[in-house]
Amino acid sequence: MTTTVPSPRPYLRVLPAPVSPYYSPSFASTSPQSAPLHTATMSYQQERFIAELAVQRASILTQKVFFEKAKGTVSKDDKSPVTIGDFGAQALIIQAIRKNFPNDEVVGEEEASSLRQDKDLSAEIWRLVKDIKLDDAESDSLLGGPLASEESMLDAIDQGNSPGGPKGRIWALDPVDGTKGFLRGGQYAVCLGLIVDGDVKVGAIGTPNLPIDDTAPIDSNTGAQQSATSGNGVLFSAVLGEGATSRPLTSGVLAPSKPISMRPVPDITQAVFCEGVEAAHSSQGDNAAVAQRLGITNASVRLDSQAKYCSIARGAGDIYLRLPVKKDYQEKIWDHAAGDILVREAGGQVTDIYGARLDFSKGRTLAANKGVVAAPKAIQDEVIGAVKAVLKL
Ligand SMILES: Nc1ncnc2c1ncn2[C@@H]1O[C@H](COP(=O)(O)O)[C@@H](O)[C@H]1OP(=O)(O)O
Ligand SMILES: [Mg+2]
Repeated sequence: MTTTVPSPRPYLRVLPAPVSPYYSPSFASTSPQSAPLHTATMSYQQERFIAELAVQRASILTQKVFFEKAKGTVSKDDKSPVTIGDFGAQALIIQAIRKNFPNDEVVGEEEASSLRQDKDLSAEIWRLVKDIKLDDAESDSLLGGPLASEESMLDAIDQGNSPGGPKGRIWALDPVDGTKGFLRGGQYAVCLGLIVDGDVKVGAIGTPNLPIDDTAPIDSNTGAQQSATSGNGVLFSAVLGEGATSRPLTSGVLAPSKPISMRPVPDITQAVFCEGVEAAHSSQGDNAAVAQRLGITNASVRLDSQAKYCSIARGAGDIYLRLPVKKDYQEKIWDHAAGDILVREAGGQVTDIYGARLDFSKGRTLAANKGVVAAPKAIQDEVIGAVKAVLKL
């Protein structure tokens, strides 16, 4: 990692432990304005820290909505908890970005125009958002403290309207990725990635329903047994060239982190592959045909959201297949930016079905790519070979 960071560094306040690869007690300081770190070094430590803290704070909101309103929802009103979680988390995260990096742009999944028409819903979201804070006052104030008003919440949501593109600093934000999993009571993720001049540099993902233990086996029911007190939930992050980590999600100061990496796959027939639960989002038939071609006999692990990227990055699975269902669907950058850097920093490769790297410079979508294939570097070519054979590319 980069060691040329000037002191003081206000950002890296975590529970004391020597395990974080980028934690240093010398970083402790007082004001976030005192060291514009991202101009002093290109190591993106400040961005990583703020992203982690912002995702952690937003995850407090999504967990509240999950346990109070969403889990197992089957009524016609299914959209409402998702809407509340989405808008609320987007407002909180954009506020944190604006506070710390006021010149950066955000490509967020949500926009507030419909919310401005629905005063009752807006008021309901504001009632929730105004009380969400990290229970460490210093960490919370680093993110800007509470939003000032319902109007400032709506303004924050609207600031997710960047068109994206090849130049500048652009955050890709999916406040609740995997909304179907969120409603089903399964996996969902709060995802934030920083793209600089078209290249992902930083990623942070909160997965409130994944087990903390990186070595815990996953299956398609992982997350279904969550309760408000079961204490699960993981915060993943990565910086280009500096590795990937996981740590437990907390409600205050960041917990100590551990490095994570993909596991070696000496025998591809023993690999575990992940895919989405929703058949409309990736072709489960084609995914299965690729697995069969590779000689994989294990059943797929179906998980909603970028929890798939997280799971393979920590070695709880090996391959993520997202083969297209609709030829003309363009994947959204917020569905992949954070996961892409996490897997690559954990020793993996993330490509489209042709084996090309995902191109985050094309605007709000991955217009130059089709589908996603992620695997440890050593086996990626073999997996892509099978994908091309199955899809007759
Ligand atoms: N036809 C499609 N192909 C691939 N992904 C899709 C498709 N339709 C929607 N999605 C996106 O898949 C993401 C969830 O992925 P997963 O199934 O892996 O959990 C959602 O963000 C969703 O976007 P949206 O929220 O706009 O519907
Ligand atoms: Mg999404």
